[in-house]
Amino acid sequence: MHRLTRQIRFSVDPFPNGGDAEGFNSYCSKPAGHGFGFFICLNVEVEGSVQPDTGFLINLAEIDAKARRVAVNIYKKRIRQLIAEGKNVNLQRTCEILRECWGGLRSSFTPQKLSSLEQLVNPYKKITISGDNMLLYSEKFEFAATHKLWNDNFSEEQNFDHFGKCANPEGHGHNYVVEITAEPENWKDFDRFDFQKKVNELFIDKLDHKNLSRDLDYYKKLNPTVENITVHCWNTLSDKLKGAKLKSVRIWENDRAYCTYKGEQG
Ligand SMILES: Nc1nc2c(c(=O)[nH]1)N=C([C@H](O)[C@H](O)COP(=O)(O)OP(=O)(O)OP(=O)(O)O)CN2
Repeated sequence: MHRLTRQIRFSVDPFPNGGDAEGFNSYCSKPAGHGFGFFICLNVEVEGSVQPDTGFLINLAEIDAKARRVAVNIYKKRIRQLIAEGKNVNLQRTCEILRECWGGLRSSFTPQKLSSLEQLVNPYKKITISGDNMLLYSEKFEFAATHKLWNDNFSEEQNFDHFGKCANPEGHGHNYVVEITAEPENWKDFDRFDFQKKVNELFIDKLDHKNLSRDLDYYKKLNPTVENITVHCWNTLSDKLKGAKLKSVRIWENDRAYCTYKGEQG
């Protein structure tokens, strides 16, 4: 089973007077919009088997066309309606729009299957809807820290064999990016500022600008690898989010390496 994702990018002008500016660049945004409007990035994930004759699960152009046909119209209609009524496009309403897109697209990809739709609310937060109609909220945070990878039970030579330059005595630093994904019990009352406060106070602030190997008891007998930091984050937050269930923690050590943890059952 493969999963293939296409990101569709489009803009919605909240006020339709002047017509929709379509443009010719779907890499940037199509419709292009007149200037500074609602810019929507929707990740459309389809699962299925790869056909031996083409090497395609499904042609990306087909995902793109089908998703645009349904989603662009729904976003246009719903955003304009909300603006006309003087209402914010808040998270709950964004979920409703996403649900409508999900309903409109769900049966469009047979014999393949639409497996998730992910809307970037901005580059650092997103809402995801998947097979079981589950809606998840994800937000990114960051911290900077130094660490050294070392095992006291190894000789110096063994340490350098295992950890290479990461065993350097003075340590080295990373700007870590942490993505927390949770399932709110109720989107209307989901307190995302409490969510942010908890993640910052309980986890980010404890690690930010620290030497993880030296300053944190948690790592006295444990290497601060990205794997262990991800579990540390999960264990710290798993029962602490108000009105939301923690679903996944993903930590990037740099833009080429990240680790995802979804608890022991995940
Ligand atoms: N499984 C893991 N392997 C490594 C981890 C880790 O947390 N888990 N961490 C490191 C080091 O922290 C290191 O800084 C990152 O290693 P690496 O990507 O190899 O280093 P660079 O970014 O400098 O990449 P180069 O290819 O060496 O330029 C190592 N392994």
